[in-house]
Amino acid sequence: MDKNNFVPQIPYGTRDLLPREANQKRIVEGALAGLFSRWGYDEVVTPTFEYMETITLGTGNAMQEHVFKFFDKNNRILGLRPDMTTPIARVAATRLKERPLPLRLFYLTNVFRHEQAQAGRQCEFYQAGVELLGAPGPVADAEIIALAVEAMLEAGLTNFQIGLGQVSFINGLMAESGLSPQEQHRVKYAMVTRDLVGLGEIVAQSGLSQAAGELLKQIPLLHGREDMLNDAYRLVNNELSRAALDNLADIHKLLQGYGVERYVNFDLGIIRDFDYYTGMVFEAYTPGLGFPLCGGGRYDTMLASFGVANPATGFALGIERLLLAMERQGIGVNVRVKDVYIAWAEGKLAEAIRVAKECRKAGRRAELALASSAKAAAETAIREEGYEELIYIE
Ligand SMILES: N[C@@H](Cc1c[nH]c[nH+]1)C(=O)O
Repeated sequence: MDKNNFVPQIPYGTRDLLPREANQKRIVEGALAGLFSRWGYDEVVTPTFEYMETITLGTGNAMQEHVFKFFDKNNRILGLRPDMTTPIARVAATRLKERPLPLRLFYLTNVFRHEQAQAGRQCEFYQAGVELLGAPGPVADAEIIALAVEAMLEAGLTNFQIGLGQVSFINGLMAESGLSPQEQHRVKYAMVTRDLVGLGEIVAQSGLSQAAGELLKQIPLLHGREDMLNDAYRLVNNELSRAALDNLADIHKLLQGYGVERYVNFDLGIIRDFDYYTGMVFEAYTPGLGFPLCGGGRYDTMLASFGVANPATGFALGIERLLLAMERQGIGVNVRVKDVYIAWAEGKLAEAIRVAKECRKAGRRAELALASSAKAAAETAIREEGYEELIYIE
């Protein structure tokens, strides 16, 4: 191959973050880390890869085909983490087992999933998230949803809506319907992908009574404010679904206390793409972005799979999605300006180094020229590079 024509490529679904984007990411992440810490959450860092058994134990089978897998020297299968909830559950059930509950943990890190790549959906992406472990009930769930709202506001986004659902509502209806497990799986898949036509076909083929079929097809349409919960209550006859609606009403009351209820709508069609959810689930949407910016929910059985039965709830926010949404909505991130460029005449380098050192000590962002130059050339350079000030040593 002709060396001069070789253009090295990066793997499918990955991206380089160039200085501007990397800078924006760091600023937003810094703000989120500060927010999570003010809410009492501590940061954890876990390995980029885990044994495949660990990932499967946590995320269930649905995620399997999305995991990047490879082998270690002993031929054990490893996987790049597809999310942080599983590694955190592992840590909570092992090394943090003796800590008093609840545990509040946060993370800012990359995760990996095989996906059809597009703007805002890459195979490697960054998440900011929190997990609240060892806490059952609506008080913990409301804290998580309120914190998700605050996280988006903290980043500078104002135009977004959270859709709040409850997987037990759907599970109750499924149990009531008498569909086979395979059919239930297909119905859920159609709901995750919001495939209403597919859902209609499954229901038609299932042999369900007209009334039961209509009820299932209605689920994705059950969204709105509080009065929708009452409508949904009248539609269902089973305890599980009704308890799910009561749970949502309790969470909603608490969200009013946080003053964030205007950001939250109910959406009973949300079930999310992880199998581990057991209670409330939510997703945040913003104009100009075709997929959720943020998502989370309650997962009360995952920690038991790691040996310590504890309820848990949490969410993760996609950093690239957040930045993309902000860009599309014209919301700027105040990236650090270049303060001062220090140029010098022949023989003046030592003095220029001293001046640069003083500027940096004072917290200014100072770039030192690497060769002497005439003052006019230095003036052109600062205009092109966007520096606010030139210090010319002569
Ligand atoms: N891990 C989930 C978000 C979540 C955190 N905790 C509970 N759910 C995700 O990546 O979408």
